[in-house]
Order: sequence, then structure tokens, then C-alpha cells
Amino acid sequence: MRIDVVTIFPEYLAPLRAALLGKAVDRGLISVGVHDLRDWTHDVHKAVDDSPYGGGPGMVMKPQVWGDALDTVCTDRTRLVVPTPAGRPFTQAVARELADEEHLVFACGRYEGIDQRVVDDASRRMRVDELSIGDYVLVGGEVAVLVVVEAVARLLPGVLGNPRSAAEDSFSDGLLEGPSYTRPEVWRELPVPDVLRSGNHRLIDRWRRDQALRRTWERRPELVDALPEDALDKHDRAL
Ligand SMILES: Nc1cc(-c2cccs2)n[nH]1
Repeated sequence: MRIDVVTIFPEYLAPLRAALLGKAVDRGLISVGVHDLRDWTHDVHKAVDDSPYGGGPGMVMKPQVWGDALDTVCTDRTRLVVPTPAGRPFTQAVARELADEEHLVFACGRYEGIDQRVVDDASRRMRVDELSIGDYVLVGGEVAVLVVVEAVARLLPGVLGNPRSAAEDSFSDGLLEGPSYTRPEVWRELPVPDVLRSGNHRLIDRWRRDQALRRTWERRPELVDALPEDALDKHDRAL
């Protein structure tokens, strides 16, 4: 997979070259390009934004600069991702969709946004997703890009040490992850649940699912309601 990021703060994307993602890049599983939007400005002040038509607070990012940048970085096979609080929710399912793409380009805007015509124009040539990573407002899209790239990259074959992790992580079966434990057996008078030391994997799997269901029901009941009809057996419903 090829990932390109266009931003006015390239240094914000340095973590893309560290740790898990750094290894994936070193092993050629992902290639990453970070581009400074100001490289496409032509005025002495390297202006990237301007006052909003219709008035209002803040500044809006200029269409000409973004248009030239995306003309350079994108092709018609690109999937363009624009983080924005006004986007559709970024979920594990969306991460799985993006993980199948050959080329992702991320456009990092500032809070007041990018002139809408940039998305409208790009949509004529490529698929464009305006995505929200949550109902809160950041200052810029860079942090959102780090979130999306990490959630997507970990799904790529070979990136995670243990492929079972991605298949069994939270949301893969529509439920939240239950509690995890490791040594010692008792820590500050808190024991590990006996079932996990029983060696009875049928019971262990049942206990883990019960814990996941209970936690999901307590913390995110809407996820339980969204489960497909046949997802819960009679034991689950008795919980
Ligand atoms: N979910 C979300 C995205 C954002 C921003 C993207 C770009 C500027 S602010 N805030 N919250």
C-alpha cells in the first residue's frame, strides 16, 4: 500500500516512521510520502488560507493550493481521505475497507476546513471520503490521519506479529474486548479469574464471550442492538 499525506505540518506525521508503522515501512509493506502543502503555494507569503465567504470566524484553506497539490499526489486510482468533524464516522469496518486500497491520500485541513470545491473537484476523478474520528473538534487533521493510518496499517498482512490479533480484536465480532490478564496469578490481592487457569478452552471461550457481551451491554448497548439477529444464542440472551 502507498500512503501519501499532504499537510502544513509535515513534522506532525513523523510517528508514521516510528514503531509498528516504521517496521511495516522498513519491510516494504507500506510506502509513505509526506508532503508540505506550502510547496504548492506561489506567493511570497506562501498563503494556504483566506477569509471565509459569507463572513464568520477563522480561515478557510484555499482551493488553488489544494487543487495543485492533489493534482500532483493523486491518480484516478487514489482513495482520498479528508478528516473532518463533519465526516462520516471512521469505524473498524471503514478501516477494513481502506486496508484493501492500493493508494490512500490524506488531506490534512485545519478546523475551519478546506474550500468545499476541493472535495467536489476531486470527486470528479477519484473516490473521496470525508471521515470523522469522533464527535470532538481537533485543531487539524494530522492527528486524525495518525489514528486512521494506524487502524488501517495493522490490518495489512504481515504488519502485526500475530494475525489472529486483527481478526479477534474489538469490533471484529461486533463486541468490545473483554478483560485480559497475565502473570502473576494474584496481584495486590486481586486474583486472575479461575476459569482462565483451568485449561478448559471451551469454558474459557464461553467466559470470554460472556465478559465481552456484558462489557458491551454496559458500555455500548447500541452495539448489542446492532448485532445481526443470529449473533446471540440462547445462553447469550440469558445474560
Ligand atoms: N473527528 C474530527 C476531525 C477533526 C478535524 C479534522 C481537521 C481539522 S479538525 N476534528 N475532529
